[in-house]
Amino acid sequence: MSDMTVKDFAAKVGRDVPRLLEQMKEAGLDHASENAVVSEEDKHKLLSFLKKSHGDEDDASKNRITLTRKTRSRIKTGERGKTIEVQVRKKRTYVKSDEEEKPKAPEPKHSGPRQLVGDMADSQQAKAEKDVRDAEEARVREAEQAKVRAAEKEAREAAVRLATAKTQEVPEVPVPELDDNQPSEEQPPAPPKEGRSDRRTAPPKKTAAKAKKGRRDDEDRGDREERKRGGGAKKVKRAERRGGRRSGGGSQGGGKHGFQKPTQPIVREVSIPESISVAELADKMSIKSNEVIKAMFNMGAAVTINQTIDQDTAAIVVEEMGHKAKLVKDDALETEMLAGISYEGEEITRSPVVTVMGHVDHGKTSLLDHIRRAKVATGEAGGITQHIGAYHVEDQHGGVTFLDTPGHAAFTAMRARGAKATDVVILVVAADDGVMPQTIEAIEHSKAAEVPIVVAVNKIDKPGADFDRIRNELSQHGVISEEWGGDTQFVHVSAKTGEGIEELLEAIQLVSEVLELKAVPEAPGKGVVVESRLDKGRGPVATVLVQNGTLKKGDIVLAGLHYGRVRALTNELGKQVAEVGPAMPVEIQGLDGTPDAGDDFMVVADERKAREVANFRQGKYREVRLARQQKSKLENMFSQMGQDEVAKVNIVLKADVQGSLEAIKGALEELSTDEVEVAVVSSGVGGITGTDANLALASDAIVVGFNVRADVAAREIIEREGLDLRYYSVIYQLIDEVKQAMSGMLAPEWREDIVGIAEVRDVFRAPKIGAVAGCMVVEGSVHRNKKIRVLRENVVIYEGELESLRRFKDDVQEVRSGMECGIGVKNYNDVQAGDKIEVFDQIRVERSL
Ligand SMILES: Nc1nc2c(ncn2[C@@H]2O[C@H](COP(=O)(O)OP(=O)(O)OP(=O)(O)O)[C@@H](O)[C@H]2O)c(=O)[nH]1
Repeated sequence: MSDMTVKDFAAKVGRDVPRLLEQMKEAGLDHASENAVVSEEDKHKLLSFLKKSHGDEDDASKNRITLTRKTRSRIKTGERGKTIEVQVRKKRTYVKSDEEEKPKAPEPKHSGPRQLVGDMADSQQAKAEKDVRDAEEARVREAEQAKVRAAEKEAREAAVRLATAKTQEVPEVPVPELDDNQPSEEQPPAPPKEGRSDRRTAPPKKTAAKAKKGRRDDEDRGDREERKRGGGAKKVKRAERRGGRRSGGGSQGGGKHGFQKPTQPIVREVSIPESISVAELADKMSIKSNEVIKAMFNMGAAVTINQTIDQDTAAIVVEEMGHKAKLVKDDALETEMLAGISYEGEEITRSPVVTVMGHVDHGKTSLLDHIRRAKVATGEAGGITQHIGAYHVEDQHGGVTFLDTPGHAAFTAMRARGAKATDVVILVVAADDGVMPQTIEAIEHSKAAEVPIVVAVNKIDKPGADFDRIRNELSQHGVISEEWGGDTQFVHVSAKTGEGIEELLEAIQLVSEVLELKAVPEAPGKGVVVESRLDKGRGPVATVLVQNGTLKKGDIVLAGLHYGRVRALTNELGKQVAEVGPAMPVEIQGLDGTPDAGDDFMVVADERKAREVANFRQGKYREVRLARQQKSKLENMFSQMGQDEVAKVNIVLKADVQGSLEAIKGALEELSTDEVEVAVVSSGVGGITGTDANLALASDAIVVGFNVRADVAAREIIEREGLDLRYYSVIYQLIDEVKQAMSGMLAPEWREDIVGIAEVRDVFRAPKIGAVAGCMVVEGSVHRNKKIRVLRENVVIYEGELESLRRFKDDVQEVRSGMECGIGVKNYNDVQAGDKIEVFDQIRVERSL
């Protein structure tokens, strides 16, 4: 080809001259005017520059043609004359193969971007390429028509389905955008409206515009698809349909239809604790919270995202959403942790653990002290023993461990926590005093705990002992001596002289042999907390009784609500030890708090788990206490009977005098029917003590005070543990209330509310007005017009009204806590210093079960 001017060249390639000159300049050519001559070489230089500037250096893509087509058509569905608009979009990239190219484009050096080739190549080449393009376009048109036909067919099918689903509306069918080489046939039916399974086959309510937007969103949705599948079978199907439609995209390529085969729904195993929040539940199923809220709403429950639902409800929701529910107990962690501890190994016989009980002043402390002095200190320098709540003595039979807190309080406190620390009870009865109320109480406690008794008849050094009387009295309470054909050993001892102590220890060994007490020393230590306190220098210190295994320094211990690593082990002689075996008491340091007496302790392997369990227990403690509060109410006790098959109602009864005690006890026990047994688990004369409260706690009993009141310790336990405490002053009212509750006839009740307590500090006598009690109001407030009772040693001695209430010289209506006042009791002059004046209200309470 001969050389031409810039002007000619511009005319040939269809560019204006200035633009061409500019491009030539950029290409490094120095043509300045339209008459400048352009050689073949210049043309090639310009061509390669332009190719470069279009980023087309890649040989593989230089023969690519991209075609974009969009066709719209309308088809009649034949159903009620409705029309459906079908839009087919198509973007196709054509790549020329070498075979095609060679004959038609013999000069590969001229191949380039399509438009440039057209511009720059000679007319022959341009013509060849045009042919190729035309041929390709014809093929594309043909393919498009085929697709339109397929789309129409599909739309018709959708319309038929629509008619089947009996819906009124025939919407426009959105046609998805087709990428690359994907044909448009096999349009799936429109997606169902979300959340409604009965509309699964119904066409969408979306408009075409919305549908387009939906398609754009599809990519984002793709990421969420997995989660959506988790949303139950319905959603899975929906998701799959969407996925199927969308997946016509490039993943499969090759011009084949890319319908993605539906995958199986992902069925998760969702572990559900005893209570779970909606948000947590959704999280566990890997779905959004509002999916759960929606599902629950459809099931008839309106919940909020933070609402806690119970395990059963959560399980239904999980099943409904197509997953598997796995119910997990809250204490699963604890159970799992405990299950991981092995207590297997070679068993050895362990020493018995003994508690000493008996009436006041019968010699419990003296006996314990004597044994300790005589035995513990043997061979120990100094022989000074520490009080740590328990001690161990060695004898020729293998030793005995004594719980060193005499009395019933410690025993019941432990039992209240379900701990069985004691193997044998020594019942101390003073030979010169015989069986007394607390002796009987001790028998009741031992029997309730099913612990065998050894009777120590004490003070035999004193004159006036009548052993037969003691045997006789005890036999009336079911403690029958071996000599009399029973199974209880009676040993005569003197805590003062030490007489009979050896025999007592032997008797204990005998009983323990029968019990066959065993332990595995090589197992990790476990046992019970005997007592604990906060030591100023050492922090929390707890005495524990190792019941099985061995407790070592450095062990991680879980004790009740607390845990920690054992920093030091101190025995009853104040000596640090490295480890302690079964049936041995020891003081431990290192816990993060003070566990309660009776709490269990155990050595665990994992400190983190121990902390988790301790934290869990602390949270649970509150719940349990609240639950118990409800359960132990008299009303609830009877109402629960049907459900829980509670056939027994336990009552701890305290009264002011023996006469009324017997009468009430008899009357209550007579209330028992075939279905319901009323059992007075403990009864006694005098105020309600901490021991009574603990016993009530241990035996799920109601505490009933007849003309007696609870002392501070008892009130503290009752309040803390949510026990039901009832005061009465009329026998028939007490009996009636229990009877009514039993028969379910709960008449309106008059309940007493104690509004204030004043302590009598001094009594003044005035000739005209009689006795005036100088008082300090210690609780609540004292009111002039309310009813009062006078209490002496927590026992009611008078009930009546106030004659006068004064502060200094003024008559007042009310005196508040912390203030002094003068009280005159109407018609009662026997008030003494130390008495308490209790002011109360009577309130009518409507009852409901
Ligand atoms: N003669 C004699 N006196 C004894 C004997 N045992 C205890 N006593 C005395 O009885 C009194 C009460 O003894 P404690 O050991 O304090 O009795 P307790 O049962 O522990 O009493 P509380 O702790 O109040 O429940 C003390 O003065 C003892 O000295 C004994 O065997 N013989």
